[in-house]
Amino acid sequence: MNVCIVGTGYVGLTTAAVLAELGHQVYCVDQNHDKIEQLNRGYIPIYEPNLKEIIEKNRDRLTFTNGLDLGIKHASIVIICVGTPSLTDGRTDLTYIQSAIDHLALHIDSYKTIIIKSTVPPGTTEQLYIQLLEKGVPNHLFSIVANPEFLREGSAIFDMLHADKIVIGLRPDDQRSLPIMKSLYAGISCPYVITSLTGAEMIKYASNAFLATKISFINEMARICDAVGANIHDVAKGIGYDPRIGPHFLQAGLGYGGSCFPKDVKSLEQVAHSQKITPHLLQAVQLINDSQVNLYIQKLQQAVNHLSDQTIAVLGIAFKPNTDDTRHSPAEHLIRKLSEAGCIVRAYDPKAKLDSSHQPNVTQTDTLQEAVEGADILIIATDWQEFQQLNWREIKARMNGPIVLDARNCLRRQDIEQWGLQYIGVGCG
Ligand SMILES: NC(=O)C1=CN([C@@H]2O[C@H](COP(=O)(O)OP(=O)(O)OC[C@H]3O[C@@H](n4cnc5c(N)ncnc54)[C@H](O)[C@@H]3O)[C@@H](O)[C@H]2O)C=CC1
Ligand SMILES: O=C(O)[C@H]1O[C@H](OP(=O)(O)OP(=O)(O)OC[C@H]2O[C@@H](n3ccc(=O)[nH]c3=O)[C@H](O)[C@@H]2O)[C@H](O)[C@@H](O)[C@@H]1O
Repeated sequence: MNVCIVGTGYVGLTTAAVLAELGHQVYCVDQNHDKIEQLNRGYIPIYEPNLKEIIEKNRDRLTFTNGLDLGIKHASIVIICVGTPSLTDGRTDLTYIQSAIDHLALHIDSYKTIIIKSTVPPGTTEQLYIQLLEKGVPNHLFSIVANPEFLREGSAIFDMLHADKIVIGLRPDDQRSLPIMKSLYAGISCPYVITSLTGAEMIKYASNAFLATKISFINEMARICDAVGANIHDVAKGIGYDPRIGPHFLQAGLGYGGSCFPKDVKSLEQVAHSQKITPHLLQAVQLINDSQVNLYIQKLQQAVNHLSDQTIAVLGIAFKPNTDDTRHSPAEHLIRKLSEAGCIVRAYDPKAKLDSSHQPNVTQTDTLQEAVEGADILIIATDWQEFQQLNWREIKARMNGPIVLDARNCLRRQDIEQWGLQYIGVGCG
């Protein structure tokens, strides 16, 4: 099949690579000229494991262009993957997606399946349907489908090829696109959830809200564990064996970040308010998450006399491991807070770049050793695998002080303490 993908970010590029791998011819359109120029030179503008390899392998099935007209001319399927960031009041900024639909309307002259893969508040896909009609596109020339994406950054290719479900939301009077969607995803073996447009939109929001809730839940339990002397690892393990709870997403730490959980939980909260519903749980989830960084700052203040005198090595800048993405990164938030407290911060990350331009006393080092050299305190802010396999004897020899703050609860206390270092985690008994 010939497919046009609008927006070549984390989701658009991954979708393009996977669909090309499944044998489709894919036209990738982005309004960003630099990005398209880089992609045409063979440079992948983001770090995502295996993405470069799959794109290179399927290069003859992929076209990168700024011209939507070229993509639309060749493709009968259009997948919208543009950003849907937060507005300052927490609602979703729909201007990118509305602009993409406006452009699309100018070029539709034969039947197209228009797939909304961007995450949007319930009701948006129906609004986009109306927008197309108002722009003069007759409804026999298109079907609109809500098909949210559930991939995780850092394992995006795997997640898409091994999806646990494919959600398809359709308008009640238009089922024409269902067989087309099934052909598009024929190479992926998983259950389908067929629902309404708002049903699909709500599944995406509810999924992210539930996962964020699990994280805030375990972070609250970790605080209580700290107070009563219990170990949160044992608690997570113990409750995780219950299949009604499950073992995943129970890792206590700095809290959730990234381009989606913070914005989607906030957006769902706003949707609830607009319907005169008070979303007590969503508010609590955010309140806990927003106070996680301060909790760790307080732990440091309790451990040293004057935090402002400290030189601190922060390992991790990305919002999670295996990505270069720093959008709403708790690690970056922590670095900012340490800088405001007057500390000297040396940050290191294997892939992510820190925007330290407005932060006094903050530098990013090229190597982990440079960050650690002479540091009074070492903080693990992102749980990259390489930080979980450090040679603590060597680290101790390089450091000036004894404190290791495990802000992702990903280290083994005894590995640290056996070298005379002082371990601080959260909920560690
Ligand atoms: N990043 C993730 O892990 C996931 C993201 N999502 C959702 O997918 C959507 C996209 O997210 P990302 O890929 O992270 O965004 P991104 O910011 O990485 O990429 C968006 C791309 O769209 C382009 N764009 C914006 N307006 C355009 C237009 N009118 N025409 C052509 N290109 C345009 C931008 O230049 C940019 O390259 C969002 O709604 C997000 O919530 C859903 C699941 C996972
Ligand atoms: O809508 C989206 O964009 C995506 O959001 C998340 O994916 P992602 O943000 O890439 O990363 P996650 O692995 O979910 O981690 C999100 C944040 O939660 C934190 N986290 C995760 C798990 C955990 O147990 N504890 C914890 O603090 C991570 O460190 C990270 O900051 C969802 O997992 C995806 O299903 C969804 O498609």
